[in-house]
Amino acid sequence: MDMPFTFINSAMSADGKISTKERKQVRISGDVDFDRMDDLRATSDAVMVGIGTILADDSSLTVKSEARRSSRKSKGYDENPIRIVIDSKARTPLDADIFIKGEGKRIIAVSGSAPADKVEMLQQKALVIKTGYEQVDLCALMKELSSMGIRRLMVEGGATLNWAMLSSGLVDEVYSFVGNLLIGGTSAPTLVGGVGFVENDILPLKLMSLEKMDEGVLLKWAVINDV
Ligand SMILES: NC(=O)C1=CN([C@@H]2O[C@H](COP(=O)(O)OP(=O)(O)OC[C@H]3O[C@@H](n4cnc5c(N)ncnc54)[C@H](O)[C@@H]3O)[C@@H](O)[C@H]2O)C=CC1
Ligand SMILES: Nc1nc(O)c(N)c(N[C@@H]2O[C@H](COP(=O)(O)O)[C@@H](O)[C@H]2O)n1
Repeated sequence: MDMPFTFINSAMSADGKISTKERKQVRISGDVDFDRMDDLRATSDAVMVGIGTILADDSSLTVKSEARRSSRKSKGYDENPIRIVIDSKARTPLDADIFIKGEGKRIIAVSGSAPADKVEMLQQKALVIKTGYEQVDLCALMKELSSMGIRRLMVEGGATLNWAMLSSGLVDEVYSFVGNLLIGGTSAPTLVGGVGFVENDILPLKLMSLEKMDEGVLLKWAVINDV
């Protein structure tokens, strides 16, 4: 089965950090980059984040431009792409912005280790897809998303989910805005977290484009998965 075309979009500091060591969201990019991000959301079938990002930022993942929402509507789509949270233990708060803000479908991806009572509550608000035992099985989930008609998937982090997707060979492209600031801190999350690749498995990229944007640079990379 064809997997969805999947890209990561992220903003990082000049030292590769995507937030502070306290997981506080930082405005890394400017208006032009936020507008580009909004366009990517509006032209994707689904947008995915990890539960760490929902707990840290309470992201709504909505399309902010009214014109883009209307354009989606006029083509027969919901105003917002399907919003997906990777949430093995069903920790998504019931009053999270992802449920409150904007119309459209939500998917909470849980694992067999999620408490049944919380799963039942989430089912009132979203489609809950269960894969894996302790953790969400991302490959199985991606196959299920594909069978639902999701062809273009935007992954918006954070560091742990980026790692899990990349190390499972599920990402086609990475778009990284590099901003004009330094955040520092060994424990502050970087673009890719997780346990990291060992020397022989390091993931190669091919530079697709580089563009000066706002006060930073937008880098677009293709992931070379088949080496
Ligand atoms: N600057 C930027 O572009 C962005 C920055 N962020 C920042 O990233 C930080 C959050 O990143 P993280 O703490 O790494 O959390 P995360 O958002 O990557 O979520 C990770 C969590 O997902 C869950 N998970 C479920 N199944 C999994 C699987 N199969 N593999 C891996 N994880 C799985 C685990 O509970 C894991 O702790 C926040 O500080 C946020 O502000 C997040 C998005 C964009
Ligand atoms: N692309 C980008 N640039 C920045 O400078 C950022 N701080 C972030 N952060 C992420 O953007 C998302 C905001 O979503 P909503 O406005 O709530 O829809 C959220 O996931 C942040 O982590 N991104």
